[in-house]
Amino acid sequence: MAMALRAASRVLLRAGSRLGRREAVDGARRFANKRVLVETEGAAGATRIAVMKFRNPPVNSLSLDFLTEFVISLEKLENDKSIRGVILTSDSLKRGNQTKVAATEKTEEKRATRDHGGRLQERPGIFSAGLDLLEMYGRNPAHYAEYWKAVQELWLRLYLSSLTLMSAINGASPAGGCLLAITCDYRIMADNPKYTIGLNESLLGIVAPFWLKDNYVNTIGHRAAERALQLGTLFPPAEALKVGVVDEVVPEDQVHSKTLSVMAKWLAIPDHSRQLTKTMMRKATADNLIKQREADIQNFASFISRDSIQKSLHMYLEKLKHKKG
Ligand SMILES: CCC/C=C/C(=O)SCCNC(=O)CCNC(=O)[C@H](O)C(C)(C)COP(=O)([O-])OP(=O)([O-])OC[C@H]1O[C@@H](n2cnc3c(N)ncnc32)[C@H](O)[C@@H]1OP(=O)([O-])[O-]
Repeated sequence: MAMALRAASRVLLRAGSRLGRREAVDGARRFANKRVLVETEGAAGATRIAVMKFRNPPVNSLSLDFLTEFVISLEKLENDKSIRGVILTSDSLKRGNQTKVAATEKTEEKRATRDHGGRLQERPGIFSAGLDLLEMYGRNPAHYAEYWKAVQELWLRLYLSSLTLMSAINGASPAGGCLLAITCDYRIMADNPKYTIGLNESLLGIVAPFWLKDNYVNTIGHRAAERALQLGTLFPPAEALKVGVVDEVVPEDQVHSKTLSVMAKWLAIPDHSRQLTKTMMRKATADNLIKQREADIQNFASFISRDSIQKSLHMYLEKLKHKKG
């Protein structure tokens, strides 16, 4: 398993260095790729916490580039012995902090065009819109296979991370956004009824993979997961709390401070015993994917290539476009 993860990581690292996007280094306290900003909190030499902020405008979708940069950043944190806890959150609340992006990739070209002037607008109130639909629509099977491998890698890395992971959910969190959250050890969501979280794949005409389903079952229980997966339920905060998709709901302006204070409690537990316990709880679920990764990739690539599925995705994308009126 470790070998498989290391090999996949080397592929991602090579891709990452090709991207060559590192743009800010401030000692050991802050580093950034184009789409993920990492800030560390705590005195040098002491235990520190890192905050990984997603900033992939407009909706923090999990594009292939985002996945690559995310995994590289996470690996960097895993290798930094002074870091014991990581908070995942969206940078999108920072209005006006827009990123000038050269419109080189196909998906970004489309967005930059829509956004007259080449600036991609970050939308507030979005944790992550989930998998990038443009990576799954109108491409070829080889691309779908490459994309799915990166999605699997993200999930494995997060699910098996030895770090204490928490999500500070400051916005909508459908499907892949919910994936990010439920791999964490603890989830705190902003109390804003406009924000919803859940695995809504069935509404798009697609199906959550078995390993994500297992993660969901482990989080909210079999019956609740069975119902929520079939209906593609997106829970507003109070319901998400009730069903157990999130662990706490707090006023929006307290999400970060609350997450820090919960993190401090978790970090009071000795690492070795907490990590061994986490592995004991999660290993079997992760191993189910590890032993059939290639089959899962082929299955996804052939499923998503089907005409009927492409048609469903097309309709969903159209619906998203037209909802704006
Ligand atoms: C691993 C397991 C399987 C997981 C599967 C998934 O995750 S499947 C994914 C499941 N995810 C969902 O079902 C979430 C679908 N998205 C939403 O529900 C809403 O966009 C929102 C609530 C996230 C934000 O609402 P809002 O009113 O603030 O924003 P807006 O709606 O106006 O969108 C702005 C622009 O972004 C575009 N775009 C949006 N999402 C995606 C995407 N995922 N990808 C690519 N693009 C996306 C949208 O088309 C629009 O483009 P346009 O027209 O400017 O060219």
